Amino acid sequence: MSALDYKSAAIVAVVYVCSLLVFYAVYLELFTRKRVLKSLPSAGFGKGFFNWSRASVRQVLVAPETVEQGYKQVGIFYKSKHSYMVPHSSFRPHVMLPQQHIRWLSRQPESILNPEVVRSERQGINFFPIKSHPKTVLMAAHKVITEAINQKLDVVQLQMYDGIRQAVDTGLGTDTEGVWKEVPLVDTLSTVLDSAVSRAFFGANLSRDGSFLHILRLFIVGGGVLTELIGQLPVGFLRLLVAVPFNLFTRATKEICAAYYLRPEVYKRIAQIDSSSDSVGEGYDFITECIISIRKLKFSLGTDEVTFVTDLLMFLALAGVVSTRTTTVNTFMDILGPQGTRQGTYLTLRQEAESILKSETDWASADALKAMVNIDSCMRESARKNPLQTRGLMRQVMPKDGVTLPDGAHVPQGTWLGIPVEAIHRDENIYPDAREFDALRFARMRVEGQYNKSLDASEPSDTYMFFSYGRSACPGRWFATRVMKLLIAYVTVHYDMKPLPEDAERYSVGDTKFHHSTVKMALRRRKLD
Ligand code: HEM
Repeated sequence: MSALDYKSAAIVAVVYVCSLLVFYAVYLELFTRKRVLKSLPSAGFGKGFFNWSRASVRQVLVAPETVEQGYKQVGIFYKSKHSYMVPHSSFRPHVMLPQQHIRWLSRQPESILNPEVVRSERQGINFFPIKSHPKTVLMAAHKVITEAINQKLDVVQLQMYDGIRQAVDTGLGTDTEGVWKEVPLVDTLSTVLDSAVSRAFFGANLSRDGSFLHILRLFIVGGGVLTELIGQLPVGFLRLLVAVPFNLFTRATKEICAAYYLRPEVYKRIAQIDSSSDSVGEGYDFITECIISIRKLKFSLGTDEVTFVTDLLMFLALAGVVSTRTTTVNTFMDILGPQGTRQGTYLTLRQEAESILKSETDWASADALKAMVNIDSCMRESARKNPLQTRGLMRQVMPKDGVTLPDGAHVPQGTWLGIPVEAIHRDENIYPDAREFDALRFARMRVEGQYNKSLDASEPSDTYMFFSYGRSACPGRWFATRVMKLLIAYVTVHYDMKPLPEDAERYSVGDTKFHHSTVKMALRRRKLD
């Protein structure tokens, strides 16, 4: 090709790409414009040239602020019982329902308001590399957690404690020479949590295998991007462009985890179960529970048993490990931060744990955990203050004629509805001094001597939706809160920790929250009798 031909080819390519981009930009602008309901109050949409698109792009940086701004405006002008519209970085605007209509929303059948359709798009489930249908895996996950794992939490608490003790001792050290050491807070707690949770998920052997944990972490990063970020990218070709490499990365890490570590373990367990060997499980973990549970399922798995169990375990790890890790890191940041320190939180929690957990058998007692209402309150307060989602309970309107909301507003088929979770958690009318971390807020709400389950960190309400709400509520929440409670008790009893000099920074990209990962924590092991 001559030099002129190259130049012409380059010009054609540039013109082609530019036209594609212009078409894509116009498509996105029209996509949003068509879905904005002018009859509803709104927040975050400006005026002028390409205003719908500009509003959507801005949401990458200001999504929580926009949702809260709408919540407050509607609260002032409509006495807060009205729905409102906000833009979203995906270019698909959302209708936010007021706090008073959460119950209504959560009770609608799937034929009216459907969470599945939203999940496949918003959480990138379509790009997630599993061999069976995602809905089958989700149904099986629900069954395993609710009918097997949750039923046995009391029985296996000792094994959970044992896993946590080993993970903390290894991660934070057991040297009692009285020397303070400084470690990165996020990385250290994440490693401890990953190991403790993996013990319950994958058994003692795999949870001690450094290379397995490393690959699992990579899988969780890839899977996290697919489920958290992809659905927040603009609809259409940009999303596809980013999703494909992450799908390949997640697929590769999943195949390595499965082929070299999980499948051999699953085969071993199946052989043990089939031969009714006494050594099944060698203690408690999800592998054996998954195999036993899926054999009772009444629907087709869509693939062979070993592949299904492996997919299910990887899916559970993705759903459970990161969220438990992030929530624990947030709680420690609050306990050690300036507000937690002013309230003497660390010592209060230690005193409570020491007064209740007096012997090794107490660590295995479900009643002992229930009695630790201060630790529970601290966890619920941190979860209230730092929800992992800006909005939740997202649903798509299904009927052809649309749906009339309880406030009388009519929304057409295809509209996405949800709840402004973070704004509700920060509503001063519901939680006085809502922006503050008040560690014992929920402990004070309890009547002394009476156990009130509804105030537990694991119990959602229409003003506390950290684990979502109603039928959508997280089935793994009792497992997660038990792990966290044991871990906080173990750490406060066995380690001194210095306060953090300032609040650890958290920031959000779209609806997703991140920590500032460079924060250091100073700790030393205590000498206990
Ligand atoms: C602190 C830790 C956790 C948090 C904050 C959390 C939060 C949530 C939330 C908000 C949902 C609803 C998502 C939606 O509606 O789109 C959910 C669903 C789910 N969670 Fe968790 N979760 C945690 C731990 C776990 C653990 C440890 C497991 C597994 C043992 C788990 C398994 C699941 C599953 C399978 C679902 C899907 C349920 C369904 O949609 O039917 N989660 N979680």
